[in-house]
Amino acid sequence: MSDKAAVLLLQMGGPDSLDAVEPFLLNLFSDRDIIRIGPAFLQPFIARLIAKRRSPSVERKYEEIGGKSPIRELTESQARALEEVLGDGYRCFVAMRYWKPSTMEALAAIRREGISRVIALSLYPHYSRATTGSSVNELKRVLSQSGVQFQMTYVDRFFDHPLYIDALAEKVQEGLDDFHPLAEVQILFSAHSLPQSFIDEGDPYLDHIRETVRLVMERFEGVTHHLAFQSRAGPVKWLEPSTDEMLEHLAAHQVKNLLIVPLSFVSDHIETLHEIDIEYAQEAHKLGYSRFRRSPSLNASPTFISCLADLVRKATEDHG
Ligand SMILES: C=CC1=C(C)c2cc3[nH]c(cc4nc(cc5[nH]c(cc1n2)c(C)c5CCC(=O)O)C(CCC(=O)O)=C4C)c(C)c3C=C
Ligand SMILES: [Fe+2]
Ligand SMILES: [Fe+2]
Repeated sequence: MSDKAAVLLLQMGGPDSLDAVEPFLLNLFSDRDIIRIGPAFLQPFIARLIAKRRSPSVERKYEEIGGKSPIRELTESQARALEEVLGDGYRCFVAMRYWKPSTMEALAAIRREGISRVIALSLYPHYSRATTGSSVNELKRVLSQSGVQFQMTYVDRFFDHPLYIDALAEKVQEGLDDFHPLAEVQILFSAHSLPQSFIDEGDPYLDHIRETVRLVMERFEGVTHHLAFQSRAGPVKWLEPSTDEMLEHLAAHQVKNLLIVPLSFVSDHIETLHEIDIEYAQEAHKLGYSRFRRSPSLNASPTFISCLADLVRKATEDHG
């Protein structure tokens, strides 16, 4: 047995080729933690239909950002950077909820190294049943099926961690530096949307998002900011306002310089590289903005990696 601890980074995952888009969507739409379509026994069939119908348009988007999601490489580079900062006592692994490497593959790799202590660290800063909740449920299912006893610790949120706020603020500053020093710039935080019903049932996601925005904006007093929600994916009531409505609203109020700050993800993926950088940028141009920029994603930002290291160390002290 190894005396090292494993850090298991939980993330959504994304298709690693155009052929993977449909099976990736099938995995996502089959998950009742993220979406409930009809009674449970019918969901696998409906999920298959939706995945088939949605995949051509989603494939075109992935084609335009290089033929796949970069989320695996980016998450693995976060894992390597974290391992470096944590030093000898830890090994880092990645488990993707809807694509590869799967939770089962990740646990098998941990087992091969003879490690028995695992810190499961969700890479979603804001807790939601749809994201972290789903990844943790999957992990618990796989653990109970595997029959192997790991000593588990869970870190399921870090929306208000001072180093996370520092890391985001650095990226916001980088984004602001891309405007003329005298330009009047407003900030639009864009979080991933969630059906309103999750919030009504007590999901803390929206409160967490608002707290992150408040803490970041303490560092940018005097700058006007807004919050909106992107990437709706179905015909129910989603959080409002949507990012595209907000773009129109601000343009109508003569805002000319806008910095959009993606929240909810800690790395680039289809929603930064396509939805913001291509779709919203085109829309902003049409709406008459003079300058529309996105702040860079955290990816392997050293400040962000030090936030993850702090979370891991604290989890180890608490349970070690
Ligand atoms: C089906 C409903 C969906 C809910 C609810 C939802 C919530 C949610 N998702 C993220 C983060 C990501 N979502 C990504 C892709 C994606 N999400 C949905 C659906 C829901 N998400 C779909 C169908 C897809 C696939 C793309 C598409 O068809 O539009 C990704 C990107 C993966 C990648 O490309 O690398 C991320 C990340 C959060 C944070 C969230 C709720 C809080
Ligand atoms: Fe999503
Ligand atoms: Fe999405």
